[in-house]
Amino acid sequence: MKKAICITDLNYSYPDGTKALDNVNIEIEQGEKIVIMGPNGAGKTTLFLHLNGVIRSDQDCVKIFGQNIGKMKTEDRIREVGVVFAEPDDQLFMSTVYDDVAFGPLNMGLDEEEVDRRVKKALATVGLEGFEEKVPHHMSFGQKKKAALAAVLSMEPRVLVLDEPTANLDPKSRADLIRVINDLNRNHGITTIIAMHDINALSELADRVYVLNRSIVAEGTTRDIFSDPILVKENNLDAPDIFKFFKIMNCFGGAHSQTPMSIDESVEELTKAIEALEGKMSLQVHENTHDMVDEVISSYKH
Ligand SMILES: Nc1ncnc2c1ncn2[C@@H]1O[C@H](COP(=O)(O)OP(=O)(O)OP(=O)(O)O)[C@@H](O)[C@H]1O
Repeated sequence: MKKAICITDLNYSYPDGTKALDNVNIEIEQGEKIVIMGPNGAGKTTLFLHLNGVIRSDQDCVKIFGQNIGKMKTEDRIREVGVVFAEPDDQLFMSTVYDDVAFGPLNMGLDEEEVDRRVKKALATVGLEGFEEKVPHHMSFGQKKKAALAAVLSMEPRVLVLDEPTANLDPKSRADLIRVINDLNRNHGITTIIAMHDINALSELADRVYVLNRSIVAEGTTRDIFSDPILVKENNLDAPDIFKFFKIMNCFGGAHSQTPMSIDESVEELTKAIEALEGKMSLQVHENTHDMVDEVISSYKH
């Protein structure tokens, strides 16, 4: 099977001489969820500008499903890859939300009925039904972010690229967005590539992580990446709080086979740890522990 994205020895310097990308190599399978992390100025946005054809490499370095992205016609490229940038004002330019979301499909030459179907579906996916006639620049930042995402989803791309999707969203909007991304990935087979600094969303959004700092300095699961404190420090990252908590537990002799990266994994580990102590310290895992934990978590869940 062809790779969804294949980036080979990609170099890029801006006209003022700033070297933004230095020999970058990335391979992504169809259906994978990839997160790209790295410090400010690491080259994440520059990399994404190569994926939406704004920057075109002379070489054959950036391929999507085997085709050189720089040589594809715009209408072919937007069918394959949709890029949502961090700043929605850069993407919304029409006088209504409907027109912004319809812009791509209309330019693909689709008939009005199909365009209308896609616009309604995309707005429903991001939770913006009823916003069709709103002026984009009169909406809140979070609403604009959702509209920018809808404008890309209406083109039904096979690869979705998102720059800082959770930044500046309230907790419910953030949870909704993570759900939307996971649904698109799991149920519609869309490959997702996300650049973000939101470490606590990683366990939900990443099968694999690339750490970019002009070049790729590491690649692996979230657990691989955060198990290397020097890598974390050198690249201005931080480990998720849960991961650090269990690392501290280790200092007190808490044995766990794999450091948990999520609430669900933590519940499993804590249950195992307390079961191991039962008898020794007259502790007991309550037989309803899992139900009680579920109740606590769902009482806060959006
Ligand atoms: N138009 C430009 N002209 C010159 N240099 C640029 C230009 N755009 C970006 N750069 C530089 O290229 C480097 C990479 O920037 P880029 O925006 O890709 O980083 P980033 O990883 O997206 O950063 P952040 O996390 O802060 O958004 C930085 O040193 C930046 O100053």
